[in-house]
Amino acid sequence: MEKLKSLVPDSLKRMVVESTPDSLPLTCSSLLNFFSDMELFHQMVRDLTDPERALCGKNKDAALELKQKGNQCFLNEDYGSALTCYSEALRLAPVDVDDMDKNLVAALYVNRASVLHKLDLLMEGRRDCNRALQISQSYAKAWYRRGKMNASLGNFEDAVHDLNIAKKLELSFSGQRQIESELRIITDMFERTESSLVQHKENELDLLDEPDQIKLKCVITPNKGRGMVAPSDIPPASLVHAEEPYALIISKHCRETHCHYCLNDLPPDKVSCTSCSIPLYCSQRCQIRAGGQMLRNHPVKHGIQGNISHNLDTYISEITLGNDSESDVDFPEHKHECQGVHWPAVFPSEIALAGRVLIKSLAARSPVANFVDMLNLSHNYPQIHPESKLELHIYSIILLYCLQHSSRTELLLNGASIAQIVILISQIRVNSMTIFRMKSADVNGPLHQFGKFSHSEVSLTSNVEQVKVGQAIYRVGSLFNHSCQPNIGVYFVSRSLFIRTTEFVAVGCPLELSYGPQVGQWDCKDRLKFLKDEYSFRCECRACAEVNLSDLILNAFHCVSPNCPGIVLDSCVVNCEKQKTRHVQSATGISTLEPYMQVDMLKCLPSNGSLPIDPGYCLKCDSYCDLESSFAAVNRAWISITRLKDTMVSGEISSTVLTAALNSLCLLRSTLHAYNKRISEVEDILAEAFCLVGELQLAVDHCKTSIEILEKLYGPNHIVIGYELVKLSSIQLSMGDRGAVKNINRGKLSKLVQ
Ligand SMILES: C[S@@+](CC[C@H](N)C(=O)[O-])C[C@H]1O[C@@H](n2cnc3c(N)ncnc32)[C@H](O)[C@@H]1O
Repeated sequence: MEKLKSLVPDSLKRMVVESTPDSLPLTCSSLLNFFSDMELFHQMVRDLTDPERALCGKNKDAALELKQKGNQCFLNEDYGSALTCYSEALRLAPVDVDDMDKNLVAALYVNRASVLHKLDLLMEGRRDCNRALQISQSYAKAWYRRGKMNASLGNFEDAVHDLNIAKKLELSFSGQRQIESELRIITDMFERTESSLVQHKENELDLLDEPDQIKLKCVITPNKGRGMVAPSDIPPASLVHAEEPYALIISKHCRETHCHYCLNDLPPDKVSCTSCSIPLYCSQRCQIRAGGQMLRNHPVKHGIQGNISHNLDTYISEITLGNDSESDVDFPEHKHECQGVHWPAVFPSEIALAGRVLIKSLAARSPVANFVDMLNLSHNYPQIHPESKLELHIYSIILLYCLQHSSRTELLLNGASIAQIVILISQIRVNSMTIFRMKSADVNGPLHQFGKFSHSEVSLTSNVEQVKVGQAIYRVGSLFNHSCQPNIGVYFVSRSLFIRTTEFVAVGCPLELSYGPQVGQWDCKDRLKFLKDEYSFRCECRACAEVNLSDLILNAFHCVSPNCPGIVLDSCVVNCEKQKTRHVQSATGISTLEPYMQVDMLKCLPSNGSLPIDPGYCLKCDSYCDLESSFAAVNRAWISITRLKDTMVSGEISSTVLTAALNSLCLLRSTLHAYNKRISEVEDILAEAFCLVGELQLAVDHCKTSIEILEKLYGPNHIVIGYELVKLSSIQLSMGDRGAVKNINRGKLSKLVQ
């Protein structure tokens, strides 16, 4: 990209930088003419699209090599490595080649099933047997392995069926003898246990029954464009919106750990794309939905010799034909990408996502000229930084060339189509949502990769860390505006977006979520900067326009007068607060904005409503504080807090380090305002540290203090408090403290945690 950018002549660069949405077709056309004569550019497009040069193509020889390696690891009882080798081999194996008279992919599935059996991952292993049988119905070894796994799962009736089929298919006499002896044992167990068929639901999520969804109203707001409002009074925790994505792309760092379609964690029996070697899926269902082929194309007669009862015949068909819902394909979003280098791996996410949006719209027969109208989303093209405009143009041209090669559609290669793609990418920048998931428990590396936790090793505090797993366009979801004090919260189940109210919302009130920053978390200046940088708008939410106590105390210092609860601010905060466009009329006006806070930190406000604030002076008693020495004290304190954090990671917490951190907390308390965010952070760190050294009562005390401060910053019913209550109750539970139940209920009652 840098090379291409550097080759563009200055006059053309200037044209791009100065372009507006109206002049885009002309600018794009000039740039297209420039690149269409350049061999380097065409070379790049060929590298991206030519199946012969493809990085992501299948490779039989490499798959066979990995299979051999897997077999060796299996013999050496190194099952973890065998699993890795077979999974990698499955990624590379072409679907239609044989190895020693057996379909290679089917053979790999059976080998992996044997490993999974050894690792006691029976459901996973049985799924691999099913996959092998869907490719090769008369594969004796697959039926045999399936039977053994069904027996271990207690499904004796199925196990007997499986082994009977295996016996009919097995050609060698010794093999038949072995199956017969296994059959005798299993039949005996079956008769003794009278066990009935155990049905396991796989990959199905029962979502809660919800009352009918509320029909939201979209209105034009005075300063935020369109926005959603409540059509009636809405109670807290109500589901106000649910939606499937229009298009979605997995985050780059999750490509080896999460399903490329549904974004759930990959299981040990992950499935690969049938056409290329890059994407991984949690199930065949996801693989097919993303655009892969079914492993078996036509149902063929199983070819099993001898008498087969009607029941057994039906049984074979059910297993080998798979689940019909697997063919329920919405839109094959990956199909156009597995022709060459696999674009999502090399393009920035927003470009790959634009490709998916475009292809989906083409499939819906929307002419490219109507893209912008069709999505009907706002965009930020005029605000895009001049530096990134050229890159955006070049990516748009490359994307259009690639799509032309791979999807063989009749996309016009001209300035107007490229201009549409530039706008589409600008729409994606403003409207795409980041999909989060709770970080999975097995973050501790390979030891835990099969989910076998030793509970004593798990941290006592619950992990509420979130991971960005993907980026998606939700068409209706994009109409929700941002507020730094949101009244709705977003969460995701797989790819689906859900939005719930986090508080009571009265009829006609805007329903607004947070695009990232929230009051209590960041100060106003940082929130404004983030929203400007990421979304190109100046936040007009109430918290950014009006003085609020949370913004004042978040980074405030302690007043020097003994017993004065007043606030002292530094010049950065003062400057930002002075720029707030609307002012409250009195200190009690602030308390109506934040009724959970006692307004005894400010003196009476003058009649013009502006806050009389100067850096270093207490807002209640006007005492002067030397902020330079306060900053120095905070920096000093932070050194020992950082040391404590380092030792927590290395697991070597000494009493000296803990004592130094406790002294630093005292120093911070005497320097910073009692509700300063940093104090709550340190309380939280100490809670975790005391947990790690087994001093649970001290951990509880620090956790409670942290919660008290956060309640001042966010209000008592914010989800952040819910997370803290989860932490607190998990420590209390491990102490056998009944207070845990009260805290869990508080979280649930206040609709804090989903
Ligand atoms: C995802 S869209 C929301 C829907 C948008 N208002 C529309 O008409 O399509 C995001 C855009 O809405 C506007 N917006 C959302 N929240 C805002 C806020 N708090 N202050 C100002 N503008 C806002 C900005 O123009 C932003 O780029």
